[in-house]
Order: sequence, then structure tokens, then C-alpha cells
Amino acid sequence: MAAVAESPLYLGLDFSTQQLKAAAINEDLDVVHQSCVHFDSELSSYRTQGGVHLHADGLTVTSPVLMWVEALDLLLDKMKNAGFDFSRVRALSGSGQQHGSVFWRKGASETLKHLDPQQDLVHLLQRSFSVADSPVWMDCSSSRQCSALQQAAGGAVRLAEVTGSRAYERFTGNQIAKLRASRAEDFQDTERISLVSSFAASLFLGRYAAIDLSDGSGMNLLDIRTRSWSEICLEATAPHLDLLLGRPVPSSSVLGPVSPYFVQRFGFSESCSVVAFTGDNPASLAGMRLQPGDIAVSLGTSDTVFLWIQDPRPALEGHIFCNPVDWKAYMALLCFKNGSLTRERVRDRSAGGSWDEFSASLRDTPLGNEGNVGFYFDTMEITPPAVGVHRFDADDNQVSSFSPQQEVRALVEGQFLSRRLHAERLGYSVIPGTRVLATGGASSNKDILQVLSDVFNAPVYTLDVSNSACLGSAYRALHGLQAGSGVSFSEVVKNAPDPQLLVSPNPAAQQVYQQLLRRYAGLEERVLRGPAS
Ligand SMILES: Nc1ncnc2c1ncn2[C@@H]1O[C@H](COP(=O)(O)OP(=O)(O)O)[C@@H](O)[C@H]1O
Ligand SMILES: O=C(CO)[C@@H](O)[C@H](O)COP(=O)(O)O
Repeated sequence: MAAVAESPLYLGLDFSTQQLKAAAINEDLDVVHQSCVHFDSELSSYRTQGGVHLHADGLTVTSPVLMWVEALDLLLDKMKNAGFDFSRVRALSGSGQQHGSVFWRKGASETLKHLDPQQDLVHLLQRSFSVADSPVWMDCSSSRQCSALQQAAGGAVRLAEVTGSRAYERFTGNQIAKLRASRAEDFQDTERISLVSSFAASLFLGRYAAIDLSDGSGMNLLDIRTRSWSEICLEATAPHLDLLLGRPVPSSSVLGPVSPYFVQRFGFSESCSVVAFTGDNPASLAGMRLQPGDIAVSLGTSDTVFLWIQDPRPALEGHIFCNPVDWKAYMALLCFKNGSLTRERVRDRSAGGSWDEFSASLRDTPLGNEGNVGFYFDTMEITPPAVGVHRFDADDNQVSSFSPQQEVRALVEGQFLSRRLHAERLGYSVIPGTRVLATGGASSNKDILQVLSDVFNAPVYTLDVSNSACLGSAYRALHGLQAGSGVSFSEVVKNAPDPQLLVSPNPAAQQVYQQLLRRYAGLEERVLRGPAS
């Protein structure tokens, strides 16, 4: 019995847009604990909506960095009160929403080293950030800096070849360049810049944590082939930026033991290792144990589509990141900003604020929505760069409204047609044997997944744990301890539960959506061209 009580645990955390989540696994890879802190409702004094502040210019989007710190205080207290035994955690890792940046004030490294275990982190770190409001992935205010970076790098195509992506407003390098130009004093007062992921790892380490190569690929600063910072991109962004960023490390690196603060305050073991944190999408790839040929669809605040790839072919649309679990491989990713928050808006307007009613509308309307197609870009979309709500009837006439039920189906079908269209443009094709692996908050809704399955004409699989980023972080913590001796990630997680088949495509789906996909592509071009003058 004693051996069972003391068996080791591996802890994974996820600092995502709307919440901080944790999951712990045992050596058999069973999930033994889950906790979460929802920013808007549980830390309401920060007055965020969906975890963020949208600024008056309609472009700038930030989150209070101290809210993330306080969320960690709260999460660990919740776990302690629930009887979670921190002393059993042999390794921990985590993930963060991608691209967001944290600016540590000069002197913060000393503060991190000497944290008083009698006090909350949020009190101890009050003065440790030179920028209180961290830019996050929803920000699109750095267009000027994007143009300048592309020019310095020899054009958008060249920048994509080097960094895996053309310049994107939300990518961290462009946010850093904007901050340097707009808040020179705060920038001068900064001694280190972290991603959300490496910021969170720094809290656990009690010193600055390195950025991992996978999340580091979302900055427009990393050469994804040499796996080091690109000199040209660094120089175009800020002087001596390498010193502010530190050297990037492979994602499976053990960064060191957990800091004495966590040992004394929560009872972590002194030998508990902190494995490099990564982005939430890379961590999801690990959690779903994605295999070549699979397609992952994450339905969180953002919707993302990602694939495991061997051979990187960066394009002007989409991103290539270093793979978080196999250093020789890569992952391709598409990000769609109008995901769950847009589904929530349509649920509130057209389904009485109820997911049950939203689901009933999907069940009660026919595949193909009688030809009614919609584009719902509440905020400037990333893929494709378009804004506004655009509805078309079966004859391609633009119309101002649909019935509430048609509206719900038009939204969900339109979202998944877009995910498929852009994935295919990236070179992905649905072939017999293709599995769609779904994750994120909306993957708990079977009726939404039925539409996903129909539009992709492929079976949809899910994990028991809808937060695959947390689970992937726990798996990565376990793998980190063995990666140094050459053990592969797939070997370490080979006995983890397989994703389960949840829905299969309707036999009529292929015919309906093959045709609709072509029509949707044409209508999307029309939306991008704007109204005819
Ligand atoms: N039953 C449901 N049907 C559809 N969407 C849901 C359902 N339950 C939760 N969601 C969506 O999940 C979203 C949160 O997903 P999550 O993956 O936790 O986000 P993030 O990781 O970005 O914080 C919410 O914004 C909500 O719209
Ligand atoms: O910008 C991206 C990916 O490029 C987003 O996917 C963020 O990583 C936010 O993730 P969620 O909180 O929506 O899961």
C-alpha cells in the first residue's frame, strides 16, 4: 500500500486564454487530478472578458500579467485544499497561449530567487513587470512593425522560409518592436522577455526559463531549420534582443528543479524537475499523440487546425513550428480567431443562450443548410484576413439574416468549411483512414463534432480529457526525464488511452460538402474582394 501512496505523479498546466488548468497523471498515464481557475469569473477584479482586455483602438488586446500570477496562487491553493499531494510530483511542465509576451522589470530575477514562502506570488511579484498588460495572440495592432520586418528579411516569402511564417501582428517579435517604439522607457526598464509559456516556467523555477523551440517558432524571430534566433530578424526587431530573450532550448529539456518557494509553501519535492513549457497547440499535439496523417482540430477560444509534418514547406498562409516532441520533425498550424467566442455570440442571439438549443438547431437542420452559407468574422480574422458577417442564400445573393436555426448551422458549417478549405490549401488532403482528432472546450459538444465529421467526411475522435494541452504537458513532463537518454516521446506514452471514435460522417456528407466547399471558396473570394463598387 505504501508504494502505491508514494507512486510518482507528473503535473501539466495550461495558461490558456480564458483559464488556467492543471492535470496530473500517474505512472500508468491515468489522469488522477484536474483543477482550473476561470479568469473572468474567479478573478473578476481584473475585469477581463474572455480573459482579455480589448483596447479602445479595436486592435490592441492584452491580459494583466498579475492575473496569471494570481491564477497560479489560486490554482495551487485549490489543489492543496483538494488534498493533492505535491510531494509526489516528480516532474512538471506546462503550456501557454501562444505568442503572448511578458516583460520582466530590471531586478525581477533577484526577486524570483528570493521568494518568501509565507506570501502569495501576486504580492511578491507586484513590481516585477515593466509592462503590466501583456500583449496576447488576439492583438492585431502591429501592422507597421510587420511591414518593416518583412522588408528587412527580404520579403514575406523569405521571412516565411526562415521563421516558418510571414509576419503576423500577433507574433511576439512584432509585438516587441511595437512596444519598443511606443513605450521606450518601459522597454529600457526590461531585463527579460518571456513568452506566456516560459514566463510560467520561470515562476516554478525561481529564475528565468528558456523559451522552447516549438513555442519560440511563433515569434517571427527563430530560424526553424537552424533552431537558433535569426540574426536578421533579431536586429530588425530590437538591439541586443538575444540578451533579452535568452537562448532557445529543445522542448523536452529539463530546466532544473522547482524553486524552494514551492517546496516550502506547497510541499513539492526538492528534486521535482521543471521541464520546458511550450505553446498550447504544441502541447495539444503531444496530448493527442498525433500521428502523421491525422488532423487535429482544437476548438478553444481560437480554433486551430494542426498536423504533424516531416518536411517543412512554409507558405504565405499558416505557420510551421518546430515539433514539440520530436526534434527532427515539425508541425503545421492554421489559426482562426473567430472560434468559441463567435459560437457563444450566435448561441446567445439565436439559441436563447443555451448550448442544448444550439445543438438542437444543428440536429434539426439539413446537411448543407438548404444552400444558406455564412461567414462570421466578429473581429478581423487571421485565416483569411476578413471582417464582418456575410450571409448568402442558395442563389449566392447576399442576405441580411437567416432564421435562428439556419444561423446556427450556417455558422458551424461555415467555420468547418473554412478549416477544411485552408487546410487543403496547405497541402492537407482527407484520405481513407484519416482521423480528425478534436479537442478544446467545444469538443464536448457532440452535435458540433457531427458537423465537423460531415464537412471533413472523416471520423472524429476525442480524448476523455477535453484539455489535451494539460494532458500533453503532463506527458511531456514524464518524457522530459527520459529524453536525455534518447527515449522517444512515443515510447513513453505508448500505453496512454487512445482517442475514442465519437462520430462518423453521414453517408450523404461527401456529396453535399464536396460541392459546397467549392462554392464556399468562391464566396470567400467575394468576401475578401469586398462589396462591388
Ligand atoms: N457544450 C459546449 N458547446 C460548445 N462550446 C462549448 C461548450 N462548452 C464549452 N464550450 C466553449 O469552450 C470554450 C473554452 O474552451 P477552452 O478550450 O477551455 O478555451 P481556452 O483553452 O482557450 O481557454 C468556451 O469559450 C465555450 O464557448
Ligand atoms: O494564436 C494562436 C495559435 O497561433 C492561438 O491558438 C493561441 O495559442 C490561443 O490558444 P487558445 O487559448 O485559444 O487555445
